[in-house]
Amino acid sequence: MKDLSDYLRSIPDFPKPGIIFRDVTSILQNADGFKLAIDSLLQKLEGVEFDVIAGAESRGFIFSAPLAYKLNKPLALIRKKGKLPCETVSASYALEYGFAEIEMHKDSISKGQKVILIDDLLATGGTLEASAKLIEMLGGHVEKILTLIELLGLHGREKLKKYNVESVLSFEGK
Ligand SMILES: O=P(O)(O)OC[C@H]1O[C@H](OP(=O)(O)OP(=O)(O)O)[C@H](O)[C@@H]1O
Ligand SMILES: Nc1ncnc2[nH]cnc12
Repeated sequence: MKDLSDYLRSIPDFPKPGIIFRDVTSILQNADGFKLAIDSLLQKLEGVEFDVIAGAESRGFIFSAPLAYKLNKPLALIRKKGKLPCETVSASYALEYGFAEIEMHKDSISKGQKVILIDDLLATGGTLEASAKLIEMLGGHVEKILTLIELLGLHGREKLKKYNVESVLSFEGK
């Protein structure tokens, strides 16, 4: 049987020299690959009790929505600034160059709810740290952070020390 890594292509020097881009489109383009990705994430949630799935824009949406559907849970979207029409909370985080801002609707999570935070990839951890902060600003509890891919060489986990972080596939370098 094929491993998830067999479906993932890695593109050197994209979008900048020195970066190996882990390209999830190669998983999505293959029905067996996408199914394996979702089933692998589902396996990591077996026996975990929670109320809401939260997905980070945009690649995080692809993997969080099928989990919410399959587990019959609500889906809360973490969006890049300026996309959500109702009242929001926002948090900014550092990118390699500059800053980005993400938002959530205030009514997407209620106080005390247990939340599973999903993204496709953990690199420096900035996106997930800011996402977890938003969930906490709304009174949610981050029960688990789950990603498909983790780049161990960027030590994103260190920013997320206080959370239970799991990934399906991890790579030694950046
Ligand atoms: O751990 P970090 O260093 O924060 O990097 C990881 C984030 O980077 C990518 O998103 P990107 O902002 O490129 O947006 P996209 O999902 O819309 O492509 C990826 O999908 C993660 O969300
Ligand atoms: N190396 C990488 N591959 C794909 N997405 C990323 N987001 C941040 N770093 C990335």
